[in-house]
Amino acid sequence: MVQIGILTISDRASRGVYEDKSGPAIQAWLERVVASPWTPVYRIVSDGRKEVAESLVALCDQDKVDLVLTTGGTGPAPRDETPEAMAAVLEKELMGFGELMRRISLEQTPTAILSRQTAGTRGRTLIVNLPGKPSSIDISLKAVFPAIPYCLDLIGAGRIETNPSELVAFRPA
Ligand SMILES: Nc1ncnc2c1ncn2[C@@H]1O[C@H](COP(=O)(O)OP(=O)(O)OP(=O)(O)O)[C@@H](O)[C@H]1O
Ligand SMILES: Nc1nc2c(c(=O)[nH]1)N[C@H]1C(S)=C(S)[C@@H](COP(=O)(O)O)O[C@H]1N2
Repeated sequence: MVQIGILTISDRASRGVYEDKSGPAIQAWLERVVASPWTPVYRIVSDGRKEVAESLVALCDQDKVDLVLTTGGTGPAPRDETPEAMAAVLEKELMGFGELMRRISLEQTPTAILSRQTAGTRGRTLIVNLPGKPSSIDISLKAVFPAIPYCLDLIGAGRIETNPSELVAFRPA
């Protein structure tokens, strides 16, 4: 069965200072949109290159999930090191994901350009970064998810079908 990793990256949510709203928002979004069987693998980690890289490697190489959606740590603050962790673990970067999410997010907030979010592959896993704000989850996933099932096909990951009344996935003929 397809496994989807949901990785929340936040100093305060990982310490319990506030409740993680972004990880559950990703899970709820997927429950609405993904029609084929899948199981979530949820993890929460503090910011920091080493911690985030270790969590990503564990999800890809041990859990062998098909897709990882991260949230948080993509900005310019000193502790925001999700892109540095991505650079350490990715085999192929897919720059279009970050470009599209920033462009669409500009319709919501001018600070969208502060996110260094990206995506890429490690083995048969696709990793996609989302910003930390719970309100960024829907707009970001709506933008890039139509290309995700075909990307998973291309890398030899599991097959995902979407619920067409919610989102139409594009697979070129
Ligand atoms: N996982 C989350 N759950 C709920 N709210 C969040 C989450 N991540 C971020 N936020 C909210 O969005 C704001 C900005 O997010 P950002 O990732 O920049 O936080 P931060 O200042 O790096 O702090 P932290 O890493 O402790 O979450 C936070 O102050 C918080 O209100
Ligand atoms: N759609 C969307 N994108 C967004 C935001 C948002 O609220 N909505 N916040 C921006 C802000 S304020 C920052 S600092 C960066 C990085 O956020 P992160 O460090 O939580 O990943 O994402 C940006 N992208």
